[in-house]
Amino acid sequence: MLAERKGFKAVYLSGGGLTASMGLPDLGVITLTELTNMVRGIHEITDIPIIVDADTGFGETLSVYRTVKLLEEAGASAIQIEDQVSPKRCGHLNGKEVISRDNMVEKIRAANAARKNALIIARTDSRAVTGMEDALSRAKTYIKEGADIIFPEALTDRTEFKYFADNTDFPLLANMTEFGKTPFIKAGEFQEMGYRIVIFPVTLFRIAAKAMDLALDALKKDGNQEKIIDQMMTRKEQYEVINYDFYQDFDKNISDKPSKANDK
Ligand SMILES: C[C@](O)(C(=O)O)[C@H](CC(=O)O)C(=O)O
Ligand SMILES: [Mg+2]
Repeated sequence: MLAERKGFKAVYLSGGGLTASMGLPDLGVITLTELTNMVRGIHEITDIPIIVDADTGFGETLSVYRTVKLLEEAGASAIQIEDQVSPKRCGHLNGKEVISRDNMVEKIRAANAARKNALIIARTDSRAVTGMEDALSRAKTYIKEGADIIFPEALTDRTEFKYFADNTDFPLLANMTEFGKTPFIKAGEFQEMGYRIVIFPVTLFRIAAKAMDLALDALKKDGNQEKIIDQMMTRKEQYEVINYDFYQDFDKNISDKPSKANDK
């Protein structure tokens, strides 16, 4: 809701963010039902497109088919599937492995067959495993097999991002996560290089988690929240974000409405 109010064009439901918010590692441990429920929840209260991180697709061909079907029904506008082996890990960590190109092609075909209008984002983690040329070549194959957008994961500098964009002619997504392999690059710079989507997948979670941690320190130290009150979203601001008045007025209007039954 906050992102929509600020005029961002889409939201990204991050696997890293979702698992961390549940106190779990980003190692493919959440279930499709948990992810689907979260998509449905976000869809209920926003109107901008939701890009959903579906990790490795929750299994092989038939599971991927069902994953895409359920996520789109829940409100996903774009669904991202990556070519890591299971259990997957954050793409910016060392020691990842990728599945074969053929295996990923099967997943993309299944995803393509399952979707109605949602876009399929194929993420390749191969740059860090089998190198840039394999990443480029996989990207081309994935597009040919039905993916709409390519997410080249964990490129390490501007030169690599530019090289990737210069050697492809399909839509690209750039992952501007922090504490990873990619240096800070601005959205505008990515756009100039040819990237259509830039995600900041875990930024809000990390900021919120740090703020909560500091707030707990303050509570422990001071015995109340007086000193940190200026750092809070006020009750009024928060109610505005969640359209509190709409619900209250709606309820009131319904009960104030004269009953038709009384007319008779
Ligand atoms: C984009 C990503 O898949 C995510 O789950 O948000 C992560 C982000 C991160 O761990 O910082 C990733 O693997 O890059
Ligand atoms: Mg992820």
